[in-house]
Amino acid sequence: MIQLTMRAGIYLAVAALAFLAAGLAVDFGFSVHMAIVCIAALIACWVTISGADYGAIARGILRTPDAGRYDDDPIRWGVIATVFWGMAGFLAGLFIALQLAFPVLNLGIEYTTFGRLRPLHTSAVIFAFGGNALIATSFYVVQRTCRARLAFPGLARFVFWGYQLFIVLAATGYMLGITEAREYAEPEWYVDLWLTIVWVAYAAVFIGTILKRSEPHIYVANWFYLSFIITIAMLHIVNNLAVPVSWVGSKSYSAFAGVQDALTQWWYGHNAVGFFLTAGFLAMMYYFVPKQAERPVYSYRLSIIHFWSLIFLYIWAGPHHLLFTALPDWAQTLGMVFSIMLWMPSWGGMINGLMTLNGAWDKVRTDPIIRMMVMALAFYGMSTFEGPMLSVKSVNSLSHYTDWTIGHVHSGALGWNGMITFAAIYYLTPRLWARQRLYSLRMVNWHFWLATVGIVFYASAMWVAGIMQGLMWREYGADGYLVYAFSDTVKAMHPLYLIRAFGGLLYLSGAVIMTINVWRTILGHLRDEAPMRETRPDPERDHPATPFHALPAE
Ligand code: HEM
Ligand code: HEM
Ligand SMILES: [Cu+2]
Repeated sequence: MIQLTMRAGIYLAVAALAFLAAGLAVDFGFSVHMAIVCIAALIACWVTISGADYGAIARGILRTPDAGRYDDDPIRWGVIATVFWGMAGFLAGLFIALQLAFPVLNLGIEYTTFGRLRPLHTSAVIFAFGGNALIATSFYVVQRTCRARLAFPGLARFVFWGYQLFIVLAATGYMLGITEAREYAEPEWYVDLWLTIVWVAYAAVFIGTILKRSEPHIYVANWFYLSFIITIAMLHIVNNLAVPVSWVGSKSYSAFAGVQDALTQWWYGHNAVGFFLTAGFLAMMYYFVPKQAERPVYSYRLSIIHFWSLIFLYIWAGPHHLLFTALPDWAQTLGMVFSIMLWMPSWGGMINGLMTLNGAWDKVRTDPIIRMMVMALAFYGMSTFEGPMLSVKSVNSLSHYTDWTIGHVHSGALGWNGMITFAAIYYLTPRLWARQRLYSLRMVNWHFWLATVGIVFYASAMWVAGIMQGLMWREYGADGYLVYAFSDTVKAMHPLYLIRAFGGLLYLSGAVIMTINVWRTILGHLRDEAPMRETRPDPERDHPATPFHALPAE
């Protein structure tokens, strides 16, 4: 009781402080943000003192069966949040893709310009969609592989809600024009501080669960999750070292300047790819692929070797984002060399995932979830081949600043991160809500094809656009002058931007189908559908009654 009163008191104090800060704010954006914080703290205070068991109410609404052996509530919320933010992020992606094709869609309002919506898209897909998927699956996997309930259950709930507050502050901030202008780390100093608190809590829950494990061995997926959590903490803190201009204003200045600042930013940016979009998602692969395929990991030894080589090499490759800049030449070459070496551990991971299907390859035909996993690994392999290639200086001199980079990003993001996440969501939903199976497997198959075809449109349009753009920029006439003006390249890319937007629309449609499927599964519905054709033995097809050679000749 005393503890509850204390907690409510802390929330109330935070609300009062935020209210005060909103009043004293030196800029409009900061006051909006403090109002949001104030409301969030008041809600938390109300939830604490009302005494109602909101967990039970949520379980009632979501028709969740009784609590099982593991603490799964934050994971269920995480699955729903992943689907929700995925939809928001893809929609934002489609919208900015259309803005590039039709600039009138900037709508003439500052809040909806491309410059503000672009970071909204990147943060929504990477941190909201990807981040919720990582947090939810890590809590699921660590409990199962350690055979222990989550350590610090209260803190786990704080991680979930605190992270959603971070997302809301980041997203609204971008639209209000609050930005540090550091790519993939745009939120300002106070939002960064908040994320640091949430992340430390996350590390405590995860590491605490590993410490209280009843299984002596620490499964390799947990190694990947742990490296993701620790490295992101380090990257986030260093990259965001800054001095606020005012304690009641949003603006701050970075602790770094000039080329040191650039290098810090891309040390962060590149390793956000390496540890957020790669190591964390490899952890998902190492748990869900063997589970879904019902096969052990192909090579446990390979998983250890590629883990250590991956984390050792990734951290040095950041300068490949700064080729042909003021960065010293030796540092650029270092980045290039480490990027090329990075190809090997990357493919080690891909091979380990794919070969896990040895002896179960027939499932690619019968199980659309396995199909998604295979496609995810194929795109992981493709983008980690393309990446080292783009790091070679001679290739980068053509590709840099062009849409080729955008194509590379999205074959990794849509193909690898998206597909493996969808597969994990399809694996988790029936299990977390104790349903017999997914609402519909055929809808998973539709999702698979819409997403795959969407990626193909997206990536191929960007390859063509990027190479064309690069070649047009460097085209000199006989007189020694550039042949094309920048606007010529913009005009030339219009049709390719339409194709990219169409690919995005297909990808989004697939996600809409997933949302319906997940929702109906949660409600406990089962779609009345014929089994996937391939799963039903077809005597006519598999063993024709009349062999072809016995058919009468024409
Ligand atoms: C419906 C699907 C999507 C569409 C239509 C889409 C569209 C776009 C567009 C138009 C841009 C700006 C490109 C430019 O400035 O020229 C962009 C940037 C970006 N998107 Fe997406 N996107 C989608 C999904 C995703 C997903 C799922 C992820 C990550 C998991 C992602 C990550 C990124 C990143 C990291 C950038 C910045 C790239 C850079 O600066 O090089 N996108 N996206
Ligand atoms: C061995 C692995 C990889 C290497 C060596 C690599 C290398 C590169 C290079 C050279 C660039 C272009 C830099 C420039 O010209 O501006 C780039 C951009 C990028 N890559 Fe990769 N890549 C790899 C894997 C991946 C994967 C798997 C993903 C996504 C899941 C990814 C996401 C990105 C993003 C988001 C950017 C754009 C950064 C920006 O300018 O905003 N990369 N990568
Ligand atoms: Cu990089």
